[in-house]
Amino acid sequence: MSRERQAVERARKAFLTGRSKPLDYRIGQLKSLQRFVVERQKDISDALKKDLNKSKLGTPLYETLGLEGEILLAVNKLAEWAAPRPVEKNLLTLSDQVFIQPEPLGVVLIIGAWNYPWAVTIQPLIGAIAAGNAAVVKPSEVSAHTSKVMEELLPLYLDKEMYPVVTGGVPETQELLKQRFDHIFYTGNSTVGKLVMEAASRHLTPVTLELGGKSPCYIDKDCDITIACRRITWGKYTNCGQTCIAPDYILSPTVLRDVKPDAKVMQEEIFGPLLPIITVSGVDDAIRFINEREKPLALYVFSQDNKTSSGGVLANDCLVHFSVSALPFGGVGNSGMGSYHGKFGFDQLSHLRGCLIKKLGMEGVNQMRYPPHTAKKLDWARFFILKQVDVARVGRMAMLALLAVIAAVVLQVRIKKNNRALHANCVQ
Ligand SMILES: NC(=O)c1ccc[n+]([C@@H]2O[C@H](COP(=O)([O-])OP(=O)(O)OC[C@H]3O[C@@H](n4cnc5c(N)ncnc54)[C@H](O)[C@@H]3O)[C@@H](O)[C@H]2O)c1
Ligand SMILES: CC(C)=CCC/C(C)=C/CC/C(C)=C/C=O
Repeated sequence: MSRERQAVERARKAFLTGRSKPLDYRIGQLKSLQRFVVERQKDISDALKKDLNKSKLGTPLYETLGLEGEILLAVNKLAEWAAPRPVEKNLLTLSDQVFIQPEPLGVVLIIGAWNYPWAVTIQPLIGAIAAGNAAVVKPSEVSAHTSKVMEELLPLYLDKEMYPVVTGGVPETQELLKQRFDHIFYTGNSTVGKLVMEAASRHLTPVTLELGGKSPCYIDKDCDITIACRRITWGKYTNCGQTCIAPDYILSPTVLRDVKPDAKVMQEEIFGPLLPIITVSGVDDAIRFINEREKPLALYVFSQDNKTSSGGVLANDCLVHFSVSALPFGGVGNSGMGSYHGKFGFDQLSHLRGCLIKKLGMEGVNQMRYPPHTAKKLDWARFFILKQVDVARVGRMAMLALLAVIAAVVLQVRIKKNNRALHANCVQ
């Protein structure tokens, strides 16, 4: 049996013991992960120096501070996230319990990329642990030293049966992808993303794909150009331009250099320190240009005009939306599917189970669905199903009383009808 298969089977066995479900266990594991990040900061930054020449201070700033924040948030909010979520009731369920119960999915596969190897591999793991899953962690082989630190040190802190680290390259990842998972969380390029989704489809496994793309940056003529240039330069050249959400090209009424829209540099994600500038005639032209292309992971707008700002874009800055745990982070179309960070990561890796716990009473109301079906019953069904009631405003007790009256009326109608039938039979 392959090493990869063994790891998945071990994780499945651990999950099936049920020990990852209690919140105390999840919080304990999250706190151990926090301890790992703090105590092993030197191992982490030494490995990143060797892998990607990242600086000693850049490592906490761009990779591990965000992880610490996400762990802290998950520890503090877990009870709230994992609790049953009551939902609005309709007339038919007024006296029942109706709620959403987040449940663990099972065994999650996390495939990380090399460019921010801690942020993009451990952050999904935080969501997986918080949601009560087991997880097989597959760091990128490109950042080999980091991968080794994860393989050697994470098991000293985490439940190693529940969260095994599997290292290796393409053959090892492909062997992992042959196994059955309950969710696959992949970060990397779109071409491999398609292979991951294809492999997942064989087991009908849901996927989160955190991909890349060409994130446009629109600079309006009336923006503060000094600040815009400083922030865009930071966003573009951080990590040598190898950031999934780096501004990829600029659409600028201020002409610096013309780049033809069909130039090679405008066809694929650049992922390096090149920043083409495209001249457009205004915001409408910029929107048309962006919409003609694949959907990007991020959109940057530098403008005083807040009409150009909307959800899912970052106005007047670059990259920093990644650090806001309250925002879902993820792509759309060619830049990916699914999202995470904070509660979104918890929800992404949970099964949001719809629960309806019915009372045995109020059987009168149910007469309308039992055969024989009549026009009168259909009228009642229309009323119960289509009537919109603001239960909070009317008051729960008043609604229950109303429901009881309606149930009695429906029941009465049925009794009268039965009596009539009985009478007719007797007369015959
Ligand atoms: N959306 C995000 O959060 C995010 C974050 C980081 C990077 N990215 C994107 O990722 C890309 C850069 O990463 P990359 O793809 O070079 O990373 P990579 O080369 O590290 O590959 C990612 C993972 O895919 C696996 N893999 C590679 N080829 C495979 C194959 N043929 N079959 C199965 N598995 C395979 C690798 O083992 C690795 O674990 C960029 O497009 C960037 O924008 C996105
Ligand atoms: C330092 C602050 C405020 C934010 C960090 C922004 C940043 C560099 C995000 C990188 C996000 C990321 C993992 C991208 C993947 O390629």
